[in-house]
Amino acid sequence: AYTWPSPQYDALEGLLFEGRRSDGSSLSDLVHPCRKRTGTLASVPAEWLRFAFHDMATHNVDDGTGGLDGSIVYELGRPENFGLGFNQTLNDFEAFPNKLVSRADVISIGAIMAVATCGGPVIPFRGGRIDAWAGGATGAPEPQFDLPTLTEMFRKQGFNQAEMIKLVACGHTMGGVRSSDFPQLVAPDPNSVYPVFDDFDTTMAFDNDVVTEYLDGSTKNILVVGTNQTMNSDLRVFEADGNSTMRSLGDATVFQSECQSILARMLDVVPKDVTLTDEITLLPAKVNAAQLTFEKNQLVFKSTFRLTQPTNATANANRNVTMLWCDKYGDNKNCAGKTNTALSVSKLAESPDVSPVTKNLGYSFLLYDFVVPINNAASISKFWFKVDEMDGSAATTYNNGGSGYPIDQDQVLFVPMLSHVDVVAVNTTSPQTYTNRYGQEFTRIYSLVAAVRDGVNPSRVYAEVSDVAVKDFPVAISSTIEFTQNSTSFPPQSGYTFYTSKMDDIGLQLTMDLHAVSGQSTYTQTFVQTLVLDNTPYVKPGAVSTVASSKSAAVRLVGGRSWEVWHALVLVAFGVVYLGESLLGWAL
Ligand code: HEM
Repeated sequence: AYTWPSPQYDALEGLLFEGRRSDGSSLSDLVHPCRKRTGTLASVPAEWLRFAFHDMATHNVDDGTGGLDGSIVYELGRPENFGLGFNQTLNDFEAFPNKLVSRADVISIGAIMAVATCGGPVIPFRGGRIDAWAGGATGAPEPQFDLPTLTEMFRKQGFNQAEMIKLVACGHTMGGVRSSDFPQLVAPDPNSVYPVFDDFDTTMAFDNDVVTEYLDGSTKNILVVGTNQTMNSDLRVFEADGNSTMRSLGDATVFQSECQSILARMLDVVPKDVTLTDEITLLPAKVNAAQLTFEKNQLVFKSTFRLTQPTNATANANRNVTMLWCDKYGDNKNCAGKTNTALSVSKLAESPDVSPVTKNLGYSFLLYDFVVPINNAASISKFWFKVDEMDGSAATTYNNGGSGYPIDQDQVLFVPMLSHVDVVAVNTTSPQTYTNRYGQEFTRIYSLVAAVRDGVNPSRVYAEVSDVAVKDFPVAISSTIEFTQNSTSFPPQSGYTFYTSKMDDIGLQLTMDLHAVSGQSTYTQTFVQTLVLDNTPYVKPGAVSTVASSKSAAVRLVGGRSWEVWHALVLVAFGVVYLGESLLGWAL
């Protein structure tokens, strides 16, 4: 079962179901709703699905090499990868990979969004693909190939004849052939700067029109009815088994479910040394952006609690969402005597369009933001949430399966609001002239601030930094940066001393694992994001109250009875059905 934190699961789940990075930059907005590109009017979802197929197509079942590994970004010059659509897709994906979400995972998520947004099935997603940093073997089919060649290519990818037919039908339900890529098939329009598209079927949607139009003879699919028979690869594939697979796909429901399973298999074709995660499913309740940090000279704890909201029902406007937490030090350590509580400082109802995948599952999100001041002498050890519909029903407690959501350390903290990034154009007349080796247009110069708790006396504060979101993916940025104490710029406060570091980065999404070494111990903040720094919108911490902890209350005697029994009796006396929350979650 899922427990928080699971950094990779959390990151993959976030991109798939929220459709965007943590700073709001949206991947799904590029493709949803079943979008056409400005200018060329190319189908973005068609381009994304073809991109995934061509990346996968280099797999070789005989030796286990190749597969969905992002190698396609180095293979775009090959005849088998003709097409402007590929370059635009590469551009679409550039900003999204990071240390936990590989480029190949982004390509898979992109294909899943593409199918979902055009009315196709929700393809199950597993993550953990590992990126290649060089081109691999060839393997993507071309329309002039004969049937034995095509059949052998699909066998090498791991698919038999019927599966080949399904894959081609499920792929060629979107998009078409364009004059710029195949002028021998589609005549260009001399009066237009844009290519002419010859669509595979009459709809842009992910439906079985490509099949039914083929079966009833009305198809205009140029790879079926083109006058140049050498190029009729769809015809050769579709009739390879006497049309029996195509006839089965003539049923719309069968088409959707066959495409769901064959495309899931296609996306899971990876080199043999890669182990994929279990399926990444939508978390009904999720903790996002939990962070202990400093904001405006105040130690704060922030988090966003995300609940799913069925799109066919109205959200309860009276609902109260409370965050509860325990001190880490002092008299009330681990909620010995009291529990801290705060209501959310803001609530946001997300558009159902947040990700086409979530939308197709019938959900959108409600986000409850919490920012609370933390007294450094007490700190925080764990937190959890209580959702009260305020309708007389028992409140629901979300506590990470019973133990609460842990704050595993408060010794070293990243401080986004004191950190800063300058984006410097390369080769301009800007006062600072930066050059980088990879022909990138921009360099980001980061000034990063960490806070170290007094008493740690670190022998070293450093971060392992990573950025793979680099234009055209020439390299992965991966290095170690040292932090030095900087009490001049940032005087110590609230029991913490500040450390700073600088680094240049040519990528778009720097992340770090921040460490403080103290004797035999190393304290770590894992997968710290730097997408929002001193431009973080400031939200004033909410009011905190404290209540007697249920654990201690349970042994307190009231009128000879244990408090807990008394509490239950009172509720029964008022006619309330007492369902009993978990011990941690309730308080009078
Ligand atoms: C026999 C195997 C295949 C051949 C010979 C083939 C060939 C082609 C050709 C020539 C195009 C036109 C590309 C352009 O004009 O830029 C195309 C487009 C496309 N192919 Fe395939 N394909 C095959 C299999 C597949 C499979 C298995 C999938 C996915 C599951 C797929 C997905 C697509 C998509 C979505 C497009 C439309 C792209 C767009 O409109 O931008 N193809 N294919």
